[in-house]
Amino acid sequence: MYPRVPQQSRPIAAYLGAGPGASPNYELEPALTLYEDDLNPSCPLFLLGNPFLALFGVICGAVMECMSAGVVADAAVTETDLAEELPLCCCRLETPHSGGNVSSIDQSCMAMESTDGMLVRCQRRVTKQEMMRPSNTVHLLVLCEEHRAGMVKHHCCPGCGLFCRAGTFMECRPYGSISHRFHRDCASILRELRFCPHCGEDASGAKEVTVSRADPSPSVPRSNPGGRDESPMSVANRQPKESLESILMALDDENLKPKKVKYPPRQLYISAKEGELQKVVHLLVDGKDPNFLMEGQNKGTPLHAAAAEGHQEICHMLVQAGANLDMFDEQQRTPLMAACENNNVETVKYLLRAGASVGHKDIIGFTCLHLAAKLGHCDIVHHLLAKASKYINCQDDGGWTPITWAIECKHKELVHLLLAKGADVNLRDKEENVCLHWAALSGCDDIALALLEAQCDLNAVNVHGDSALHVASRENHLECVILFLSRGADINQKNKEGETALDCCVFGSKVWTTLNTNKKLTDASRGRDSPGERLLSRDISRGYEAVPITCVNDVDSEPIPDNFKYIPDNCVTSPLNIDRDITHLQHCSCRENCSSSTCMCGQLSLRCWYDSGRLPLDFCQREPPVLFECNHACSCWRTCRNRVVQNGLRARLQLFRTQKMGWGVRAMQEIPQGTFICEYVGEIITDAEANKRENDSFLFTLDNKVGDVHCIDARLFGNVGRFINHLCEPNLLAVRVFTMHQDLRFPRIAFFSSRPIKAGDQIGFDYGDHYWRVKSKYFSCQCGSLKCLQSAGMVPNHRVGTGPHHIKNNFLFFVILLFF
Ligand SMILES: C[S@@+](CC[C@H](N)C(=O)[O-])C[C@H]1O[C@@H](n2cnc3c(N)ncnc32)[C@H](O)[C@@H]1O
Repeated sequence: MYPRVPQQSRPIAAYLGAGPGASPNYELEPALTLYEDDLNPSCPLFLLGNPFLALFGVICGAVMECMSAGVVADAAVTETDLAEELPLCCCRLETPHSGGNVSSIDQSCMAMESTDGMLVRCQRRVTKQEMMRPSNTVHLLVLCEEHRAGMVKHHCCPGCGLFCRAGTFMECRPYGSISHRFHRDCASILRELRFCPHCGEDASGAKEVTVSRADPSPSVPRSNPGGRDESPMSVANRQPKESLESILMALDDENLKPKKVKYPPRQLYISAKEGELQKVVHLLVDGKDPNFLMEGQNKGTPLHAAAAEGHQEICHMLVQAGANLDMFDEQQRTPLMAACENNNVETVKYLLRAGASVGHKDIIGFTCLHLAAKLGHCDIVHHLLAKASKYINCQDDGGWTPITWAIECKHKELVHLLLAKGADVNLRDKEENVCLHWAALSGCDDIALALLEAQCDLNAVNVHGDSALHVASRENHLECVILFLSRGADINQKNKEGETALDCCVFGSKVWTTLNTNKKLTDASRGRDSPGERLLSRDISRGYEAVPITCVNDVDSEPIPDNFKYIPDNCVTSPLNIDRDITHLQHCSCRENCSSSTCMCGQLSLRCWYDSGRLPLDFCQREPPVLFECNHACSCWRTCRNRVVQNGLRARLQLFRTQKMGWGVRAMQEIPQGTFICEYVGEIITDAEANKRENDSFLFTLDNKVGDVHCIDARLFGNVGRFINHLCEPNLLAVRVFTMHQDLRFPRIAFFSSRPIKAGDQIGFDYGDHYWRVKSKYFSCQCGSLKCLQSAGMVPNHRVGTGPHHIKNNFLFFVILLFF
């Protein structure tokens, strides 16, 4: 007795129209777009080989419907009848003269080999047009001699019609030396695993064997074009490939066709979520909308569902069938976000390759990075940053960046990753907390330490006036308290309630004892040394700058300067007709981040000056060129590399009372050479208006050599730049920069570090010889440098005429100039 074989799908060759039964009218142009990265062994469709890609193109198109409904249906009837009469294995059946359309016989061997999931078609030239049938589910094929011999040896699987000459398969040896080969899966499809599908003998003795490819096959490979070794990853991907393969092959099974059951549109969502690949394919063929919005599931699409569950191959099917990668649900989340949230790394990689947007924000301002960082999905963060690092400091609606979330949720590894990738630890959230506040809240002292090493501001305070020490004390996190105190946190700093950290902690606790001891020691040493530093303002910019600028005085009783209005950008008090016409802007056509040498903006100033956000070390400091940053007329992204000054102040600065120069500005962090420090901001006025003003201490000439002369007066309106003093050994360089307009009369004045600056160093620039020629009659330089050139006793005119800098002779002293 031989078990009967149910009718199976036709082989791939038939789908491709290469088989004798295929109609020459079939449209077989793939209807899908192949992404470059799909040519990757890890892509399941790639593993399937081109036949399946082509097949899916057919499935997705209307052509398939005609094919299924017409010619194929007829052919299937014939085949079914034939199958009923055939024995189980056709390996030694003689060529039936009536079979096949002789006129359409291919001249090359049509045998398909399956080796560890890779499909290869032989394509040797065939001299003798003998036809054999590898399986009674397969059309008659023209075979070369070698494959005909293989057939006779039963080295072809009767289930699928694919040859088993290398790779892993089952082997039944009923007569010792003769081996009958077949696939385990095919046997199970035949529902008769108990019997060898070749001889019908009891197959319990059949063994799974692995045969390595002895000779490099002369066959034409359909995959693995580079001949690369199979990676563990591609091995891991075999499973989806195999299942997809069988599903695609089963597509032609009349019993599975969707026309038998009328599914509602939402079935696609459900099947995508459940991972029912076969059903998804059928539903798509049936015309179900891949962008269907599922009620009750946040109006997510099937792609959301598949991505959330990590069904990568379903994602690909949906995308190829027209699913919108960046469709968002009710929470404005995209499928990529769903994959990120659920830590489906491979799906994330697939969606990124397919072009999903990384920067999309959901209803609360979360990006993919926020989601992954919050949940501690390190691999996902790594891949997202590799694709688009520009979102690393993206803030959500609460002002939180991905690293804020990683800190709050105590994902140490992730915090280190984000720090290494350049996360800004001093960005303030909506409550003006910096990262250290969140580390203090979570009580993670090793994260806090990493943040301090990354120059996070220890004394930054939030809207409540709380420092990180306040927070850690309130939360009773002893290790953090000890760390902050050891790094010099101010024990006497008061919040808006007038509380010190000691007031915030539990009386008698270890934290209390630590703080109390520290306070006693601090107060005792302060009593000896100095009256102590007074924090006069936690931010003189009132939140207008991206980082707070504190103001302290440990010199005298002078209160915070309040005789001016802090403004972050230049202003006017009378019209100046600055040309802001967008059509007058020179702009670039770069597609991404202006890294190419063809950036037009770069060409304006001959090159893009910035190198990783800084001026390069070889930047000409003697004659600083005028810089043109990219603008809103450019085609590049807002995040391109040719934008620095327009991104605003980022360095940690402090306004402090100097011993002899009034107020000054110092760095609160180490600053590498070429870093943008701040702008000189004030009221733009004409030369004539400047002449009328009595106080010249805050005037800066724009000295642009184009048209009327204008000045910036920071006396009444200004930013932190107005407090920068003259240093005979300057560490700042003033550069003219154009950003959002290019009216050459009105450059922005930007200060960059001219050398590395240490934390705590006062910052200053050279006011110029002309300044001191005039001013030395009234006061001398108090910069305190041993190399001071302008202090009392020095000949004031010793450098007359030597000033090489364009904007070096920058402060105008019109009243005094009148005497010249
Ligand atoms: C632009 S303001 C700088 C901020 C100023 N120190 C303040 O307290 O507002 C320029 C003024 O600062 C003082 N100044 C700046 N650099 C100085 C220096 N090296 N020596 C003495 N005074 C200086 C002078 O009074 C000068 O007119």
